[in-house]
Amino acid sequence: MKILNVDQIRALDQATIQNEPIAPLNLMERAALAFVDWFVDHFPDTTLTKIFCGLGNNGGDGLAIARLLLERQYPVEVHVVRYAPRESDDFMHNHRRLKLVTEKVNYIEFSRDIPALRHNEVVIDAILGSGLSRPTEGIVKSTIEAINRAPATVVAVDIASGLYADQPNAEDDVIIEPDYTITFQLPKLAFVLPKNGRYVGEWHTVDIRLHKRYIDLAPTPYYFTHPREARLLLHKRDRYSHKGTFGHALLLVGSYGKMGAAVLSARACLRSGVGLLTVQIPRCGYPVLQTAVPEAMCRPDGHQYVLTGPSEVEGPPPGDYTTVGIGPGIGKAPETLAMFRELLPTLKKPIVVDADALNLLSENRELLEQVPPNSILTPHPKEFERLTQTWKDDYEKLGILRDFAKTHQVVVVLKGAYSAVATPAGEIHFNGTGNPGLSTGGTGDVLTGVLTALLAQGYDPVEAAVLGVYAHGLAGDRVAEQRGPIGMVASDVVDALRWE
Ligand SMILES: NC(=O)C1=CN([C@@H]2O[C@H](COP(=O)(O)OP(=O)(O)OC[C@H]3O[C@@H](n4cnc5c(N)ncnc54)[C@H](OP(=O)(O)O)[C@@H]3O)[C@@H](O)[C@H]2O)[C@@H](O)CC1
Ligand SMILES: Nc1ncnc2c1ncn2[C@@H]1O[C@H](COP(=O)(O)OP(=O)(O)O)[C@@H](O)[C@H]1O
Ligand SMILES: [K+]
Repeated sequence: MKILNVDQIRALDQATIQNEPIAPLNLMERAALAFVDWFVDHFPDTTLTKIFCGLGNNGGDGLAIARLLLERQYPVEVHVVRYAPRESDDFMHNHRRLKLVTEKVNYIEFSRDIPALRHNEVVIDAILGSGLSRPTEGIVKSTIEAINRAPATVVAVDIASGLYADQPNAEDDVIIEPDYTITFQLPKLAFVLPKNGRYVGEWHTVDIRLHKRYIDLAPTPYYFTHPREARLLLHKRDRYSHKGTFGHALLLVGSYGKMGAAVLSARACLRSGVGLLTVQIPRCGYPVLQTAVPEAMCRPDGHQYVLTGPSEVEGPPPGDYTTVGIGPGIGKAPETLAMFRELLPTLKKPIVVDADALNLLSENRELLEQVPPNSILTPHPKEFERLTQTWKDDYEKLGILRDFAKTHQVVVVLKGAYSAVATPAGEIHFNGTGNPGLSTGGTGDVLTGVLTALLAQGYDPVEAAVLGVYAHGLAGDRVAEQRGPIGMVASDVVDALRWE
């Protein structure tokens, strides 16, 4: 699903009005209805609902929502924040319509006009929407501060008032901190950026049937992976397939004290459908691997504690495997660096590079040129910063991410909440699965195994990354549902992987 910028959203609005055709007021009604459908599913009709409206179209939505909720017998109070002399046309139309249903509209001009808010009430924030053009101030700011101080549940219409949809806010901007954001049609870029977590809450899109052709044609580098889109990426298995059909992967993982990383990535790789798996680990890990992961073949390294390359058992060179995954638990020993240096030029097909292999790249930048094109790199933000540079805000980080993927012709999975998959073409696909339960050691090693398995099965690297990150997060969501997020461990995530 695409993420569009504010100018595109405005143009999409116009395209819908002209091409459907539909009157602007009716489009607003449709938006309000879509919001109300969500609202009545989540809050009973006994909920005291206080709707705060601005004077633009977001406020117009708020007035229409108020009327629709009153028709559904909700106890509703309407508070209009009167910060400017002029209202939008559709605000005025809806103001007139609302007045036919209720006489009780409160106008907030001074702080003393702001109503008290209690914990069992719901606030609907329709003060400012995507038309935000400057920081909030005056009575708008005071009202937002009062709402944020209150214990009430807050639901933002389209976007929290004061939050820019596609550009950074200043540190001291005053912005609504909602529990939920119900947004129209498509998510906004602001929703998937770490700095904005408290200004978004749980967000949902509601379909208001905006012009599909405009959306299809609109150019954007930003996408959000819809579950339906992720499922479409999954390859079906042929009735006459055999283990050779699904590739033979080589994982170069583990070191003394970090053999768990090897076990986790190997188990995840097997649970993600690889045909055959060979794991090269330092010699000390041999009994561990053979016992913990009997399905994998083992290549004990010549070195007791770290990976150095030559193996004690016969086997093809790494370049002969369908793909290679390298990094989890390998450390940064000079012998391991030497191995990495020798290995890279021998690899021609895309590989997966994670953890200490990424740190070796950061410390030996010349090696970046040797990484096979279309390989998948999976840094967390700290590793990405080491690979590139620091950033002043999340938007600058996205620019650095796109440039890096384009310049080096690699796929980069920047991990964390809403992991971002950057492609060699300069697009970014944000992922919505996963939860804070995944913030525990080893879950990244699991992802390496997942992605290695998908490459081995012949997935296109971008599709492998988008699908793998989605499935990994979904596995985490299944675990969180069953046992709660706090006690989750990485092995649980492996066991919860499902491919269907
Ligand atoms: N997308 C869609 O398809 C659909 C969108 N819909 C709805 O429309 C909403 C967008 O509406 P909108 O453009 O009228 O913007 P909105 O934010 O309500 O107000 C802008 C006004 O506020 C002013 N203003 C700006 N910043 C300010 C500040 N800090 N403090 C005070 N004032 C400030 C600004 O002033 P100006 O910049 O012109 O000087 C202007 O006058 C969108 O979020 C959604 O809810 C649906 O109804 C239908 C389908
Ligand atoms: N709050 C979160 N929401 C969603 N996913 C998360 C969150 N925190 C961590 N993750 C995921 O968990 C994994 C952690 O990887 P990483 O930091 O490399 O851990 P490790 O090195 O311990 O294996 C990544 O896939 C990341 O996207
Ligand atoms: K709003």
